Amino acid sequence: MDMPFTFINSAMSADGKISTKERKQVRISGDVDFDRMDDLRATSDAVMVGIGTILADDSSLTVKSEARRSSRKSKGYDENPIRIVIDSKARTPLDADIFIKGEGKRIIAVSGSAPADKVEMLQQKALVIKTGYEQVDLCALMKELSSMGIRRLMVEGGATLNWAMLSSGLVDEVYSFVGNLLIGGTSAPTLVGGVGFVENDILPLKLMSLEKMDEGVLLKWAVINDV
Ligand SMILES: NC(=O)c1ccc[n+]([C@@H]2O[C@H](COP(=O)([O-])OP(=O)(O)OC[C@H]3O[C@@H](n4cnc5c(N)ncnc54)[C@H](O)[C@@H]3O)[C@@H](O)[C@H]2O)c1
Ligand SMILES: Nc1nc(=O)c(N)c(NC[C@H](O)[C@H](O)[C@H](O)COP(=O)(O)O)[nH]1
Repeated sequence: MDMPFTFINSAMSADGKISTKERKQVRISGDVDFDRMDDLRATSDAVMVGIGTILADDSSLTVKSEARRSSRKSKGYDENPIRIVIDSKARTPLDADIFIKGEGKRIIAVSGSAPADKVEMLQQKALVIKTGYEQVDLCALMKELSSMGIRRLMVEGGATLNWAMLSSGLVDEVYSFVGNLLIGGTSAPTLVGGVGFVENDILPLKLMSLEKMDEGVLLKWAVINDV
C-alpha cells in the first residue's frame, strides 16, 4: 500500500534547537515563515504532532488564514486538515486547544498501554486509533492513515516524533527554517531527538533548495531512505 507523502516542517535556531531546555516555545521565524507554514497546513490532508508538543505548546494546528480556510471549504474539505496527535498513553488533555479551536476531524493515536478510561473520554472528542503495545506503531498507523485517504501528511514535531518518523523511514522531505538566534543547552531539543543514528546508519539528505526568508534561511531537504 502507498504510504502518504510525508514531510517534516520545523523552525530551529542557528544551533539546531527547536525550543529551550525548559521546553518553552521560542519565536524563531518571522511572519513570512508562519504564513508559509499556514499554507502547508492548508494544503495538507493531515497535520501530525507528538504529545510532547501538545503538552508544551497546546498547539491548535488550525489554518490561520480565513482565505485559506474558505478555499478548503469551497473544495469540499473541512476548514482544517485532520489533526493527529501521537499519544501512546492517551495523555492529551480533554481541554486541549486541538479540541476547542477550529472545525475538522481529530485523531488521537494511542497504544495498547493507554488507560481504557482515558481512551473512552478521548473517543467523545476524536477518532482514537490504537496500534502497538507500549507505544504507537507508526508504520501500522501510517498504513491506516493511507487507507483513510490521507495522501499528504505534514509532521510538525517535536524532536522525539521527528526521530521516530525519520528512523522508521516514513519521511520523504524535511523543511527546516534556520533562525537568527542561538538557544544553547545540551538538553534543549534539536530538530531530531531520540537515541540517534549510529555511524553506519546515518540518514543522508539531498538539498532541494535554500532561500533567504525573514531574518533566516529556509532549507528544503529530500530524505534518501533507500540506501
Ligand atoms: N520549533 C519548532 O518548529 C517546533 C515544532 C514542534 C515542537 N517543538 C518543540 O518540541 C518540544 C516537544 O518535543 P518532544 O520531543 O518533547 O515531544 P514530541 O512532540 O516529539 O512528542 C514525543 C512523544 O510522542 C510519544 N510517542 C508516541 N508514540 C511514539 C513513537 N512511536 N515514537 C516516539 N514517540 C512516540 C511519546 O510519548 C513521546 O514522548 C516542545 O518544546 C516544542 O515547543 C518545536
Ligand atoms: N514555523 C515556526 N516558527 C517558529 O518560530 C516556531 N516556534 C514554530 N513552532 C511550531 C510549533 O509546532 C507550534 O506548536 C505551532 O506553531 C503552534 O501551532 P498553533 O499556532 O497553536 O496552531 N514554528
